[in-house]
Amino acid sequence: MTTHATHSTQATHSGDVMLELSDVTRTYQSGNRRRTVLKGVNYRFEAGRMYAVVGPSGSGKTTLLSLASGLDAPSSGTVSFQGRDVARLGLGRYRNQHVATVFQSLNLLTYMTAVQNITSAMEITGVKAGRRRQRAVELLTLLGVEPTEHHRRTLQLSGGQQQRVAIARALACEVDILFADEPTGSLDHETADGIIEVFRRLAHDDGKCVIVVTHSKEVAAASDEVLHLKRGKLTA
Ligand SMILES: Nc1ncnc2c1ncn2[C@@H]1O[C@H](COP(=O)(O)OP(=O)(O)OP(=O)(O)O)[C@@H](O)[C@H]1O
Repeated sequence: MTTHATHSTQATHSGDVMLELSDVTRTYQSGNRRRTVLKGVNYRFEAGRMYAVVGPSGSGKTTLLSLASGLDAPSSGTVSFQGRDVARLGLGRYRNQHVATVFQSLNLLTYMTAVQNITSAMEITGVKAGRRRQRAVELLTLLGVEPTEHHRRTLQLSGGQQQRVAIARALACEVDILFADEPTGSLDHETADGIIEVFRRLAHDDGKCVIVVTHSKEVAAASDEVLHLKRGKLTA
């Protein structure tokens, strides 16, 4: 069983630097109060590896994910994808073509079916029309979503089923970097183990870079590297 992600723009090999954070700082201002959540974060993430980012609640894990995935821009410092500053590449282009994110809030289009959620995301990232539907079904099946649920609107699915649809949608996009924020949160142990295995294969077999924010000891133990975010710094 392969996750078959092959849509990257530049051939990468395991060990190549996929994503680099250089002196990344993020300060939030609310009213008169300024708070610097990330204080000069430096890290190189490689192709072919799975990373877990751990840290106490409020330490800035989601902030880090937002910056690394191009959803937000750092207050200072740079985020580079395959050696190119994503601010120059364009955050929208970076997000659409090179990364996929499984958000904590999932962000499914609840009026669409499971399959439609996935095929519409594939359309945005440029996956060929002819293979979208079949691929969506394959991934939903891989993640244990029953065929009877494939064509139900996601509003009608359980939390765990919705989480699996969101993960299938991210895998379907065939991008270089997969980010996931607490992807196993609403899943039972068995399903969570299956998802962890899918992520590991995506990194090890398909050469992708997988970065997971997690409080789960199992996800951390299954990762190649565990990074700790504490007092605004990221350390291995
Ligand atoms: N848009 C924002 N404006 C102002 N403050 C923010 C914003 N986003 C996050 N913060 C603050 O930044 C800090 C880090 O938040 P973040 O969500 O990144 O932490 P986290 O480690 O992901 O937390 P958790 O594990 O609870 O999800 C918190 O104090 C939060 O209140």
